[in-house]
This record gives sequence, C-alpha cells and structure tokens, in this order.
Amino acid sequence: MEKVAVLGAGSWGTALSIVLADNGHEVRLWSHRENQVVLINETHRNEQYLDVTLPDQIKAYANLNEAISGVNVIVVVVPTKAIREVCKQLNSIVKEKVTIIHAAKGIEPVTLKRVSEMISEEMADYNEEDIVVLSGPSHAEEVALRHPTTVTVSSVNTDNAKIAQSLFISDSFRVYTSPDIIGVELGGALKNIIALGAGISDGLGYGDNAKAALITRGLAEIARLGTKLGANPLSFLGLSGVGDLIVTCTSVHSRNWRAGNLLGKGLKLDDVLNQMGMVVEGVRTVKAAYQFSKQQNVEMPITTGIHQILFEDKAPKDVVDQLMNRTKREEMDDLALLLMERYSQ
Ligand SMILES: NC(=O)c1ccc[n+]([C@@H]2O[C@H](COP(=O)([O-])OP(=O)(O)OC[C@H]3O[C@@H](n4cnc5c(N)ncnc54)[C@H](O)[C@@H]3O)[C@@H](O)[C@H]2O)c1
Ligand SMILES: O=P(O)(O)OC[C@H](O)CO
Repeated sequence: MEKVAVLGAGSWGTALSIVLADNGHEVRLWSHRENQVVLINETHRNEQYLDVTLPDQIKAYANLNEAISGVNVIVVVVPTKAIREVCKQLNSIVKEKVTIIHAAKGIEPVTLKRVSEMISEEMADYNEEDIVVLSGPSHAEEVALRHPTTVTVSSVNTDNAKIAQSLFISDSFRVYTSPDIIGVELGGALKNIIALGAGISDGLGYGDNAKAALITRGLAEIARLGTKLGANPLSFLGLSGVGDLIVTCTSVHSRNWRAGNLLGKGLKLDDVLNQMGMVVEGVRTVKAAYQFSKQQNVEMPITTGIHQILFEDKAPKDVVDQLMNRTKREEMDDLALLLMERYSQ
C-alpha cells in the first residue's frame, strides 16, 4: 500500500481520495484553506463539495511540506488556473522524485499549454514523461458513491501510466491506460467547451436533437484541433474523448453544463460564475482553444460561437442562427476522414 498526497480538496480531489482510501492507501488530502482542513479532520466530511462520509485513512493537511513528506505518489487535483502556483510550491520543497499524477482538465490561455506541460515546466527535476494524466467520464458526486466509473490514465512513459492504473483501479473504478497523453489531455479539456454549449442549448429551451448535434459536431472539431496538435484521432473515440463529452454534456452534475444552462437562460457570465462556487474549466479553455484555432487555422464554429457568447456579448440565439446557417458542407470531413487517412494503408 502506498502513501499518497492529494493536492486540492475540492470535489474531485476528495472523490479521488475516497477511491485511494478504499484501495487501502494512506491518503493525505492537502487544502490551502485551514478551516476546511479542521472541518474534514473533525467531521470526516467535506460538505461544501460532497455529501458523503470520508474513510478514516483520509487525513487533511494545511501544510504542504507535511502532506508530501514520505509519500510515493502526488496527485495534483487543483483547477488548471492554480496548477503553476501549486507546482511552484511543490518544486521548492519536494526532496525525492515521486510519481506525479494530475487530474485537471484544461488548457492555459496565452501559452496554450496542456497541464502536464505546465507541471513539467514548474518542476525542475521532472519532464513530461514523468507526469501521468487521469481523465475520463467521472463526476465526483458519483465516484464518491462508488457508482461504476471508467477512466483513462496516460503518460509518455507507459510504466508510469501502469503505476497510476494499479493505484486507482477497483471494482467500482475501472482504469485503462493509453500512450496518447496529448489526446487524453485535449479530450478532457476541450469537452468542457462543448458542455457549455449543451447547457446553453438546454437553457434556450432546445431539445435532444440540438444536444446530439452539438455532441457530434463538437467531437468533430475537438478531433480536428486535437489531431493538428499531435493527438491520435482514436483517443477521441475513447473514454477521455467521446465518453467524457457525453457525460459532461448530459449530466446535471456538470458545472460546465450548469453554467451554460444559466447563460442560455440569459444570465451574464460574471453572475453565473458567482453562483457556481466551483470551477468551470470551460470558460478559460474556450479562450485557449479559440486562440489555437486561429493560430493553427482550424475551423471550430462551435468553439467560436461559445467564445462570442462568453466574451463578445453575442446573444446565444444569434449564435445558434449563425451555426445553423453556415455554408453547406459534407459530413464526413473530420474524425472519420482523419481515421481513414491514418488506417487506410
Ligand atoms: N468535479 C469533478 O467531477 C471532476 C471530475 C474530473 C476532473 N475534474 C477536474 O479536476 C480539477 C479540479 O476540479 P474540482 O471539481 O475539484 O474543483 P472544485 O471547484 O470542486 O475545487 C477546487 C479546489 O481547488 C482549490 N484551489 C483553488 N485554487 C487553489 C490554489 N491556488 N492552491 C490550492 N488549492 C486551490 C479550491 O480551494 C478547491 O478546494 C478541474 O480541472 C476539473 O476539471 C473534476
Ligand atoms: O463538472 P464538470 O463540468 O467540470 O465535469 C466534471 C468531469 O470533467 C466530468 O468527467
């Protein structure tokens, strides 16, 4: 059994701590908020995020040095926005090289970096192959209830992915490995943009046809950009691709869907984010993806539309009209074609 530090005591850090504790590992859950640490240790609950009692093997820590002392594995589960800050702190105190797994889903605006790239930039003794990502269709609320869930872990170094697989796998949390870290990270990050769109569509009062269209055409543009950035197109047909896209576009647990829903009902972005109280990763990622699409000359009409709603004050209904009135085109121009090109020999 391993000693594991989980950095970030929000919904997902807490749910992953439960998975690890159920597997018999000693879990140190680090939070930067002292009052939350006291509450978790006194009540064995983290009620702001999840309505479950935490196993005894989970101890909360406010001191990062104490939390990571003697651990073999560090799981970083803070929002993408906080990754650099947390890893800078980590870099200044970490003594021995340990396995680093991250479970954040985002891309950094301006630099356009994936999370594993950001971590390896901040950690002097780590490069990309030392980092593992854990991603896939997995709402914290359901994982905490031990409902069946499947995820993918990926690293440039397959051995590291296997370490993560063995650490987390259980009879309610099935873990697959993949060698395509670019595809796994991009699938997890970009689906949040489409989930905002699905929420907007529902908020406008549209039905299942519109949502199915968004999911399918959203997948096409995720694959179009992702492949340009070096991902294997097959990853977008897997758990961290279409799997996560489906769950995030259709679940009431999704913060991205819920935020989109409020936008579709006419609320302004600042008011929506104030109401949420939890991270809505798609809001930052849409900036990055929009920037990427311009830079790489990749057509991303849904992402462009969401960017217009969020940051250019365009009315959601006008964006729907814009999407529905684009020039005529063939359907099999994206993912199917990419796969055919790759596998036709
Ligand atoms: N919630 C889920 O179901 C879920 C599932 C899979 C992946 N994720 C991903 O996991 C990441 C974290 O999401 P979450 O759901 O736990 O978010 P959350 O909003 O529930 O919690 C985020 C936590 O991070 C902490 N935090 C914020 N800034 C910090 C900083 N600078 N230093 C230390 N801690 C800081 C907050 O205090 C909070 O406890 C996101 O990238 C999200 O996309 C979430
Ligand atoms: O609540 P969301 O929208 O951040 O989605 C959570 C997970 O990424 C779903 O897999």
